[in-house]
Amino acid sequence: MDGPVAVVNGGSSTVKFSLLNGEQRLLSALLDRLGDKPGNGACAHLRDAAGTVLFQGPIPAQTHEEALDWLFAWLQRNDGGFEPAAVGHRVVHGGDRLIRPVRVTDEVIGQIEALIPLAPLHQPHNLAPIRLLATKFPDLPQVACFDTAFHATQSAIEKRFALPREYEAAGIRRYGFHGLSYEYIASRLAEIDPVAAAGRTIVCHLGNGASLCAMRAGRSVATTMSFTALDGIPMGTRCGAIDPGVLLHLMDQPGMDTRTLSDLLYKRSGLLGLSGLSGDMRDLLASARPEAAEAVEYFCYRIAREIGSLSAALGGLDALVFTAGIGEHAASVRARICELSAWLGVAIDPAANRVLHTPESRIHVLVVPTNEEAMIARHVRRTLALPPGSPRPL
Ligand SMILES: Nc1ncnc2c1ncn2[C@@H]1O[C@H](COP(=O)(O)OP(=O)(O)O)[C@@H](O)[C@H]1O
Ligand SMILES: CC(=O)OP(=O)(O)O
Ligand SMILES: [Mg+2]
Repeated sequence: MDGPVAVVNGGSSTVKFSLLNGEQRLLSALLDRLGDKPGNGACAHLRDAAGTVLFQGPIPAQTHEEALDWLFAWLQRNDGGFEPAAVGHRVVHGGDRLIRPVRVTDEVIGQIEALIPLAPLHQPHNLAPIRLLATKFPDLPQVACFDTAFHATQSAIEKRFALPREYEAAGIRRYGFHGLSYEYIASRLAEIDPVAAAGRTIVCHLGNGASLCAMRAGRSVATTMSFTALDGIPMGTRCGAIDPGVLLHLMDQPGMDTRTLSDLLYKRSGLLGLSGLSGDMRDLLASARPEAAEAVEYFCYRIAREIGSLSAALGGLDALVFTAGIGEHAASVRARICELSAWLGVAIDPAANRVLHTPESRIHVLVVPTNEEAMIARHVRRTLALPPGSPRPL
């Protein structure tokens, strides 16, 4: 069984799809604006290995399944079909039992489905392409890789909420997410910076969804997201940590139902809610409106506070790593977070863009681009004992 590995990374409103030979991306597709209000219109963006745009524009689809159907038909027409050796999927929630990548079977599908209530905005969209491919290509091996799995190394005390014990037994505890990104970063640190690889390191995954992970020697010790991908720092449209009393009040006083509350917390809060302008950091940094600057300052401040908290969990700090859309590209955001963390001994050269720390800095500060798709492809090949493909990293 040789050939490329296909990777499907289903988000709440997007599907990211790649065909990888080893770690070389032969084709990548972004299927965007899925599940939006009718009329908003899904669109697709396809690129080849050289980055040349193969397709860009609206597609006749509304749901994740329809968009993937469109993609497979496109591949059939333009790329000689869809014949990967195997497919890997990012699945956001693995719960207590799915703590390593597994080959998809009916039983695994059932276990993933049972976790939908714990990740309502992500899990159904991870399951849909698994089901679709199982029906369309019944002989194609599929591997599910879990965002929560990387955090399985955390201590029992770290994973616990202060609720009566029976709730923990029912699975209500801290899980943590973005694990495939953290695992990829941990694997790269060994090549990039021995101090960050072996020491006490905080990785800031700052994308549209955002979290921080405290690692000791590349293993997760603590993270800001917990039971759901709402907790922790503010995000593009999610509020981050909030006093649960606020939720009780909103349910009680204006009588908000859970659907409206969920919409408020997941889709109308964070940078979007604070700025009243956009949840996209690019828009905020380009805006002259004071609300935009305030939202950015709030984002940096909350992250700096979490860096303090995670440093306590680690018993000190050796390295800070920035990754994902904002972490990789927004130099002014990184600089402000580092400025607020100066008390820890962080000092950077704001003009640098890979190794940021100055010779005087007590903390190493790095930018490491993440690649969840490459991590998933590695897991697929390991799980199915496929040949490694081209070892060339991206
Ligand atoms: N050049 C840039 N400058 C500042 N922010 C950026 C830039 N590019 C992307 N971003 C931010 O990164 C986010 C996307 O991050 P990414 O990690 O790709 O997202 P996702 O969470 O969808 O996987 C955007 O919503 C935007 O806020
Ligand atoms: C878990 C999570 O928040 O994922 P994303 O950043 O893709 O929304
Ligand atoms: Mg992401």
